[in-house]
Amino acid sequence: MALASGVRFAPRALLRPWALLRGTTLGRTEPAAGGGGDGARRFGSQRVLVEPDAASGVAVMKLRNPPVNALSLELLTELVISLEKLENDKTFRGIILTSDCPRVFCAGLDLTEICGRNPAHCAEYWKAMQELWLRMYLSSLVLVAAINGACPAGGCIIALSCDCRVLADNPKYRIGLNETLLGIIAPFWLKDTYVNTIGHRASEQALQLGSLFPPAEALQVGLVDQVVPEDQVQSTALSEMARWLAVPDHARQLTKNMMRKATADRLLRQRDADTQNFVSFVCRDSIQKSLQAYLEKLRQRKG
Ligand SMILES: CC/C=C\C/C=C\C/C=C\CCC/C=C/C(=O)SCCNC(=O)CCNC(=O)[C@H](O)C(C)(C)COP(=O)(O)OP(=O)(O)OC[C@H]1O[C@@H](n2cnc3c(N)ncnc32)[C@H](O)[C@@H]1OP(=O)(O)O
Repeated sequence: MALASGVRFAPRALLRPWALLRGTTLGRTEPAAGGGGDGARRFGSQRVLVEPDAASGVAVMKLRNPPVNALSLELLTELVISLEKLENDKTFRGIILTSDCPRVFCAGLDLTEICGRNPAHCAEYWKAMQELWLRMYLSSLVLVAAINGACPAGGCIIALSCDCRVLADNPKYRIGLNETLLGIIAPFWLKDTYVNTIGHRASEQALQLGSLFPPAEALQVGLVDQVVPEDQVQSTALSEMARWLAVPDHARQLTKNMMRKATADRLLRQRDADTQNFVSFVCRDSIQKSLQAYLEKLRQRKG
């Protein structure tokens, strides 16, 4: 998205996300329940519901990939497209990102995308993950995460790439990077994002231990900015948004860029190597075995 200074803020898509979406409903516009004018029209896709409010310049973007909003390739792609659509529409200055699935904000990487898949698929998948993170982390819009459910691993990545996080006060809604407990390792750009948010020592502990923080601890460590009763998450996210939108866009955007560019540039410089690392790592027999065992455990603990 172009800034007033002419600086291009978010990297252009290196993917061709549209190719994935043939036959989906992306881009369809429908009236919101009880809505009338343009400001109340919804758009979105199968897995991302966008409720734009032109009057306030704020859109609510809901993840709806049941049962747990696992980040499938399709969901990643649809998120990038929806974000780009809002960024290109000068009406919008902010997005509230939340979940349409009960009790889960986002379960992280869709493990079925990297279990038993060939290296080419894993590479395509990881590039889509990088793309979403880059776009969100550098977005010129204000992004507020209204975290209304569990938020592990890749879910936490999504939340961390927002400007502000509001978490519902429910002990089951834990947030953090639990990768080590699955036998995998957070990539450097995710580690950098963690350090930028909660500091070096807290990240060192939390990453090694694979900590998932319940709300009070997440607040204490600085992983989220507010913890509120579940029925106040949306309204609090809106109040936070108002606070951020009270700042002139150009000053806030340039400051955001100043704070985040070095972290994003590090990935941009090493994107291919990062993809190769990911693919060779997750395709190892030992890693495949532990991911399969983890998925199996998730499936069995149901009911
Ligand atoms: C040398 C190395 C160099 C470089 C390293 C390079 C790369 C590093 C490699 C990787 C880094 C990746 C970074 C990110 C990682 C991730 O995100 S991994 C995913 C981690 N996610 C989790 O651990 C969460 C797992 N899920 C849960 O804990 C729970 O499901 C929940 C708390 C989110 C919700 O609980 P419930 O509401 O009780 O739901 P269920 O548990 O019953 O689940 C319903 C259904 O969904 C399936 N499922 C859950 N999570 C996932 C998932 N992440 N992917 C795919 N599927 C998932 C679950 O199996 C159930 O399925 P069914 O039984 O209904 O078929």
